[in-house]
Amino acid sequence: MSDDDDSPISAREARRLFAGLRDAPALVLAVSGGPDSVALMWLAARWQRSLARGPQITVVTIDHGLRPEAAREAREVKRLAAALGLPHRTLRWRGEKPKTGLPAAAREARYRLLAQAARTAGASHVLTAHTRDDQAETLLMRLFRGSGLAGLSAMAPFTERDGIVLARPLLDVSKSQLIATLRRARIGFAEDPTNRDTAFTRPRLRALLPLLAAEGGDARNLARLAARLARANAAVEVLADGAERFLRLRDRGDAPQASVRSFEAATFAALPEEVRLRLLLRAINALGHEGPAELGKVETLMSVLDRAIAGPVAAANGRPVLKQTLAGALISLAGGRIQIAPAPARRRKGR
Ligand SMILES: Nc1ncnc2c1ncn2[C@@H]1O[C@H](COP(=O)(O)OP(=O)(O)OP(=O)(O)O)[C@@H](O)[C@H]1O
Repeated sequence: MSDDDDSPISAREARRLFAGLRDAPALVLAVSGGPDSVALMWLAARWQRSLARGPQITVVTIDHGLRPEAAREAREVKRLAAALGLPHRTLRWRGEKPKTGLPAAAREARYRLLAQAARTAGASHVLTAHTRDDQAETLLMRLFRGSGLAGLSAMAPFTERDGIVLARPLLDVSKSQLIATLRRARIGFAEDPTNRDTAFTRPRLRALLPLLAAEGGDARNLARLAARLARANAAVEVLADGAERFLRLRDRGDAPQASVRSFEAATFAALPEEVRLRLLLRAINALGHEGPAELGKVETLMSVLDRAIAGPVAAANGRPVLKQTLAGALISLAGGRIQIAPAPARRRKGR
């Protein structure tokens, strides 16, 4: 992807990139051996040396057991880490490998193993080397899928997962700058061939990027769009928090059990559509037991719910006018209230 900025990253610039991590007790660097993460390791090592009392750093490589060269690449990272004075661990993904959705399963396993390594090292953060180019690709992938505002916000510089903060200090740095940094430091790196394997969506999309860049849709502009959408998304989240508190206050201490969320239907219906959607999504994800609900399904549920709320008043016998399950949650409308609770466990087939 064309990007005008391809100068090596200076020590000063790196200090700015890592500024928020200075007081962490220890950090784990996720290093695959590709150029981005090798550059992350080199930059972090130089930054650590420049500090009087910086965080401890452990480099971790995950061997997914999917490519024969992976073990050699992990050894190569270990060698380079040792040359930079950093301890290194290789962790292997040993579980059953699924036939479909392999990249997603590998990613899930990778983050689980990285979080585990962080706990072992007493680290508060895991650092990955996602770049501005990765951010642009993520935005495009989600755009093509028709994601909502939250998805189009792409990757955040910091996200928490199981008590460990996932940090992406290079999210606004171009890949070309990282490669220039490695060239200046005379450091070699491996290229993961799956990055170009057009059996996967991301590499196919990556091939389109130069065409978009020629029309002005370069990584810098796309990443800027993601940042602006993230800002708008954060504002809508605050509105949803406020609406949630308001609905709770309307209950005047008449709070239902923790395992049930209940909203006054008329007040709920008066909220903006995006806020209503988020409240439903939050409640379903918190109480359902079948993983996060798909946005499209929550949208369908909401229009059914909206129609039911606006429709003829429920029968006086108190029977629900609507009762539906989604992602392991039971959503009902009865007596002017919306209730969301865990759905009863489904009966197993054959019983
Ligand atoms: N095998 C690995 N071992 C350690 N870290 C890795 C490994 N693979 C990827 N990473 C870390 O994750 C970052 C992103 O890698 P990559 O872009 O290949 O993953 P992705 O699956 O496309 O992204 P994401 O993990 O966010 O979905 C790398 O820069 C590196 O920091």
